[in-house]
Amino acid sequence: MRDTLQAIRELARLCWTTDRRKLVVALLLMLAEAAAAPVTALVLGSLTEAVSEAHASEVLQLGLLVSLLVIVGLTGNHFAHVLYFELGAQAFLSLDRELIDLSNGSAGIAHHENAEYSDRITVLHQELNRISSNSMVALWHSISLAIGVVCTTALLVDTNPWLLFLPFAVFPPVLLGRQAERIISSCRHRMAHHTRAAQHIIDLARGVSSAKELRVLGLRSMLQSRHAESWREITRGLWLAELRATVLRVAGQLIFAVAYIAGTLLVVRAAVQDEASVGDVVLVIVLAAQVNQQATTGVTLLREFQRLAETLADLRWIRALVGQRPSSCSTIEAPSRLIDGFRLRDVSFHYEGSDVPVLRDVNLHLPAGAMVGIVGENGAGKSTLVKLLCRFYAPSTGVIEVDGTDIHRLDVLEWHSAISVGFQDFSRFELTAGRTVGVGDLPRLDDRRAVEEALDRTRASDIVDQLPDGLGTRLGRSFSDGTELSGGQWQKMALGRTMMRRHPVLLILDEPTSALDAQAEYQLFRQYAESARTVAERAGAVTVLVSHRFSTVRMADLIIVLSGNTVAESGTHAALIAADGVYASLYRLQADQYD
Ligand SMILES: Nc1ncnc2c1ncn2[C@@H]1O[C@H](COP(=O)(O)OP(=O)(O)OP(=O)(O)O)[C@@H](O)[C@H]1O
Repeated sequence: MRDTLQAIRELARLCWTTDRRKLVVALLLMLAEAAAAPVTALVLGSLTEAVSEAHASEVLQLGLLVSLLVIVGLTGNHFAHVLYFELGAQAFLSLDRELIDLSNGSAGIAHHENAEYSDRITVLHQELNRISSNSMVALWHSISLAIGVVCTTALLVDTNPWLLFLPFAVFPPVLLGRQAERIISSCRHRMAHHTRAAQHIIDLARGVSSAKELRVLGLRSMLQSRHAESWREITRGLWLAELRATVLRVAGQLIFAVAYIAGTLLVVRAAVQDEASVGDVVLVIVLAAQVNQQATTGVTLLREFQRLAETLADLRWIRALVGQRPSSCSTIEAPSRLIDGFRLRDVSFHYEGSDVPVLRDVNLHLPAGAMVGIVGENGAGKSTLVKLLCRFYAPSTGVIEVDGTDIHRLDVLEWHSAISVGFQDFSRFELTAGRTVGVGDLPRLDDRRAVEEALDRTRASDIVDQLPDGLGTRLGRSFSDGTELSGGQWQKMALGRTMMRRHPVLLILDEPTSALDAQAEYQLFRQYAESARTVAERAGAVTVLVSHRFSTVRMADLIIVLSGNTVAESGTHAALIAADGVYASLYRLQADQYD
């Protein structure tokens, strides 16, 4: 019960901070509407007596009063509904915003690989969309219900003090309803991974990127049967839970029905013995029906609040997992100019949930101003090393220092704005071409000259020249006026982004040119290297190139060869060839392919 009450308090606080004026007006309308129903019952009782005693003028007055109360009851709710619906949308928009913030506002990305996180965020996202209006409706109805219950109880007790047991008879259905909701909620959480699997299949089936493979591999019916399998699991689980919940709810309602019949018989008997009037009988029948209605509403509202409590509990769990807001972690500023560069000291790393080290005892010095190439077979740990340098993960042991300071002691937001990275799995921002590149340096998002220079440096200006509205052309398929680019063109736009920041201290290119041919990649990296050297002279920046193409990597000042989860060799191209080790043999192998 405590969690439900806490959820109601949180919801009320959310409404208050969102728009207190709307909250107060909606509340007043709701009060009028809530009071209208029991007062109507009272007036109906008097009206019945006036009719039976044939008091025409009283009948007329009471009839008008009943009409007025009915109008208030109907319209008050209607207007209040408009207000609290809007208030709900505003309030839950802020929670949606928090969800985006929690997913992407943290320094690290480890939570994205946590299965429980994925399950909970799936449920949370679905629930936030659903409860945005439902919870608000529940909040208002619970206020109206509370007023209604007080009025109804007072009228019942006034008619016959024994009838006090009727409002108490709502407890069994309410408590059993609560238990029923618990059963459904735990089932929903148990089914979350099936829901996610089904959603993944739908995404695959709808997605443009998978459309080609699905056709060639003939995977349509396999997807259909796997989707059906997931849904069968979900519906079987939910059906059983719903069945158990229904049994509990019906049991609660039956208990109340017994009390209802007993209450009615009590007044009928009193009327037969002339201890109560016909009006009293009508009043009690109407009130008992209202108590029944209130109990049903109470169970529904409680169910809604319980779902809200579950949702808010998921939100709290995710907040705790994702951790503190990065800005509050540290106040040490990231260096704007490097003197020594980066040093990795005994760095080992394994991903969460695995004991197998992806990197082991890595000791490296990436000197300020150097261009560093990283090579190694698939899965050697190149991208992982890049992610550690970006601070998306912390080393399991060891430290990474920049100019003698552990990078994890730096303000992470500053660190992220001091580096520039082209990722292997880059994003396709479906914005205008100019902004797709401009987001590489947000303060200069719409700086046309800066964008053009960045595109020049990545040899991507010709792509924009061919677009119907140049930099103003919207890219991508999500919009009807969007222009789609080829894989290589998207990559060049992503590379342009990495060229936007003026003075990064670390430039990383993690195979962002895989869609380009070897010659194009070489030319591009050469140009990139020239720009990088200019940046390096100004800021002592380190440039890291990750590539499987040795023709590209050989231009680096320092080449690091990763093998067997650690650094197998490092040195210049000439030194590594002379050493005749792993690098030399891989280099020869690739060179032979081009002969
Ligand atoms: N998020 C993750 N969770 C668990 N294991 C991971 C994760 N990312 C990578 N790995 C594992 O870590 C190892 C190194 O992966 P990494 O992506 O760093 O290799 P790589 O050298 O960049 O490979 P490639 O050349 O294929 O891009 C692999 O065995 C991979 O399965």
